[in-house]
Amino acid sequence: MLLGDSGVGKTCFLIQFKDGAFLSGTFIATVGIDFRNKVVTVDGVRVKLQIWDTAGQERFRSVTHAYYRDAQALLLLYDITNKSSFDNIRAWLTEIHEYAQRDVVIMLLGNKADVSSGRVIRSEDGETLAREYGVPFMETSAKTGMNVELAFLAIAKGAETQSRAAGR
Ligand SMILES: Nc1nc2c(ncn2[C@@H]2O[C@H](COP(=O)(O)OP(=O)(O)OP(=O)(O)O)[C@@H](O)[C@H]2O)c(=O)[nH]1
Repeated sequence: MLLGDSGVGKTCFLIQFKDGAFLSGTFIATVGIDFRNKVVTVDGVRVKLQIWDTAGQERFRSVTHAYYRDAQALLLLYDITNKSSFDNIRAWLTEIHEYAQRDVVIMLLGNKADVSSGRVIRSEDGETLAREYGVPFMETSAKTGMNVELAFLAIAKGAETQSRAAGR
């Protein structure tokens, strides 16, 4: 499941992974929730990922909260050019701890890493925050595709290991 403030690039991130394309231009905010499937190979095993793209806007929160419980893995995104999206990560993690399964696999992603002039969050800041919460971290770009597949494969692998450990 993809989480994070509105406009951080969750839908673009998913489209880049699924179709290898970038939606530039007009920003169409997600309404409620949407999902797409993609089959990937993790350690030689074919795995169907069902990826849920959530609306970042506050007014859809009650809809999206209902889906947290069934998620095995969460990609939590902020935008490296938007300070409030980074500052809100703590609040997102609080919501995750409230609504998601206790053993859910989480990864923090600093998206829009292709933008160099507009950067306001340093890579080290992302790393420090991720370390504080004990979650893996990467910078990504839904525009260039940088680390998009890597992030999905890493979290799929993490979720697979977790579910095996839990005997599911
Ligand atoms: N330069 C750059 N722009 C991006 C990137 N990812 C997304 N964008 C732009 O950011 C805007 C928002 O992207 P979306 O993917 O729609 O954002 P979202 O997080 O799904 O937003 P909500 O659906 O409202 O939660 C769009 O105008 C995208 O073109 C990126 O990696 N780099």
